[in-house]
Amino acid sequence: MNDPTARPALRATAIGQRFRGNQALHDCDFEIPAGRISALVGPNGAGKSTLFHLATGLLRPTTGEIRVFGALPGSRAARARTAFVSQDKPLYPQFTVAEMLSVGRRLSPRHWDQAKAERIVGEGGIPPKSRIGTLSGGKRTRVALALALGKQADLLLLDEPLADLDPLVRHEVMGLLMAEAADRGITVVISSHVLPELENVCDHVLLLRDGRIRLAGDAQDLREAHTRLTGRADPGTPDGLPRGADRGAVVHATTTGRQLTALLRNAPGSPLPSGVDERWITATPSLEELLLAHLRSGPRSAAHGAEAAA
Ligand SMILES: Nc1ncnc2c1ncn2[C@@H]1O[C@H](COP(=O)(O)OP(=O)(O)OP(=O)(O)O)[C@@H](O)[C@H]1O
Repeated sequence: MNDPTARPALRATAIGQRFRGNQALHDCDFEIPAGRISALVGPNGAGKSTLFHLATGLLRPTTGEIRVFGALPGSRAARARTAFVSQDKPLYPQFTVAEMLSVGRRLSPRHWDQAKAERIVGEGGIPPKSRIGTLSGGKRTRVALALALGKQADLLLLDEPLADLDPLVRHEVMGLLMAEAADRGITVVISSHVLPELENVCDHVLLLRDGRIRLAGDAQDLREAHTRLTGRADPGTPDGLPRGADRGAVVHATTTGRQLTALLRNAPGSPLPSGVDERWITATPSLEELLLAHLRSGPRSAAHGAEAAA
């Protein structure tokens, strides 16, 4: 079990990142507790890769501070505990798979698990003598994951690792990550645009939009702080929502014909949003529904700032 008093795997305090004229991240505050599997989601250009680069020390934040288990990213202490699989998976194309794994072993001699790295590669049907440059994108991803997991890091940062995998392999890789998290209690931060695959895997969420944190915290708490509402659109209101519903609590609403579907924040201390009566069907949203609604929500909702789980 993880020690609840342990330092968070990642803590960001008011971090901002500016690239020439472009403010990629604004004033981001968040914490990812150790031992969680956290989904980092957001539209293209939201700042997810930038956040990973800050967490690995590849970038220094323009403002604010980020810490990995209390250490500065890029420091020896932080590097020893972190493994990163970046979107472009920079492997040496002229190396064989076996040579690539021996690079991993040399870079992390103290904790390297050769048997695990070989097993991950072997389960993908990748001969150790094949050259990296001849492998398909999915197989290169598997080698990159073998390097990351062989390192036995405490924090695994995965920037869209599933993007070029076929559905069966995606499923296998998710299983591999969950097993690793369960066996060793590691922290995983995984960015993905494939929201259904995060359901039942991630127990923590970080949602970025326009370089700002819009949602952060325990996935279950965040789900339970919202309600999905369905029913006949109220003909007496212009938006079809219940007359007494707090419009400020609406994250997103759509009407199809006479049917209204909406996601609302619950009233403080209540399992339901205010002003919703029994004529409406209410349910706790799935993680995917919650994330989709927040990704679709307009600037008005964004003005509420980051929402954190209680
Ligand atoms: N090295 C850089 N120089 C200039 N601008 C950059 C640089 N890296 C990122 N950006 C900009 O920062 C913003 C955030 O980019 P980032 O790659 O972090 O987004 P992302 O959420 O990972 O996107 P995607 O889902 O498409 O991978 C974008 O506007 C991008 O153009």
